[in-house]
Amino acid sequence: MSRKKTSKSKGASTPAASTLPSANGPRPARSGTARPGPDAPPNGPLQPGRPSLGGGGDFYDVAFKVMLVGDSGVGKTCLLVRFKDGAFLAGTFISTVGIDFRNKVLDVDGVKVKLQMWDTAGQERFRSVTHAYYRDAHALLLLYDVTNKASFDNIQAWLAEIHEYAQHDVALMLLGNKVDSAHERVVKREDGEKLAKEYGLPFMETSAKTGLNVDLAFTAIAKELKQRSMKTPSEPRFRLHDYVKREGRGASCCRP
Ligand SMILES: Nc1nc2c(ncn2[C@@H]2O[C@H](COP(=O)(O)OP(=O)(O)OP(=O)(O)O)[C@@H](O)[C@H]2O)c(=O)[nH]1
Ligand SMILES: [Mg+2]
Repeated sequence: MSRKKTSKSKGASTPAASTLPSANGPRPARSGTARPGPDAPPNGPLQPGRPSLGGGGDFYDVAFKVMLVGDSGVGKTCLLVRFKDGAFLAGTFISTVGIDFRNKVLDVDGVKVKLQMWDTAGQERFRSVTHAYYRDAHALLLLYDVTNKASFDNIQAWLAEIHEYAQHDVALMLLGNKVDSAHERVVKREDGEKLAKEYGLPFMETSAKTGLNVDLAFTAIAKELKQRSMKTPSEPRFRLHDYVKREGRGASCCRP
């Protein structure tokens, strides 16, 4: 198996930094927002084993695109920063503009799996930009905020959008974020579980603030995608649902 190099993640220092659709991809409806940066990822399927654009960085064996979606303010950018850099973006909320991305290479059972993670803007006005990216995503993390009922109620609308724009076999996981905010919680864990069950989705509660289940969410997706692309007949089937159920921790374990 050949080892490929991954490009460095782009502009990860500020959540406001945005990477807009690349020259290879469809143009957004709004003029003046599309300006591919030099490190912008190609808006086409990442082929397992294909070298990414740009120089430097780690080697990888297979690469996948993972997209984070959900209402504005649910914590998509914070979740990504927590996973990528192990830090929490506290303070002023800076809404993502257009689409941003970060890369991380994980070791999954001895295989280097590169996740190219796309952080979408939850705001309605950027929807046409993000629609263009769905079709190339191998996995989607769909977030709501347990302290915001509207973000939970909107999950069905997000699922309808995913159904319309994403690949039919996209790996999908539902995440209820901000469980560290126990006093402000308005969406019960059971409600999240019920909704996930209704749609047949793996589900976990997370906290970008404490890090609860954040690594697990991305690792589970990486395992699922790796298994799908490299499964050998002798290998037992990886079960995403069972894995997150078994490995996921409850909110009470990790309060700051
Ligand atoms: N307590 C708590 N606050 C969080 C958590 N995750 C994010 N936040 C806060 O919620 C706000 C929104 O977070 P973002 O990650 O920027 O939200 P987003 O989903 O990326 O929003 P858009 O870019 O507009 O789509 C910020 O003020 C964060 O500090 C969390 O797990 N716990
Ligand atoms: Mg954001």
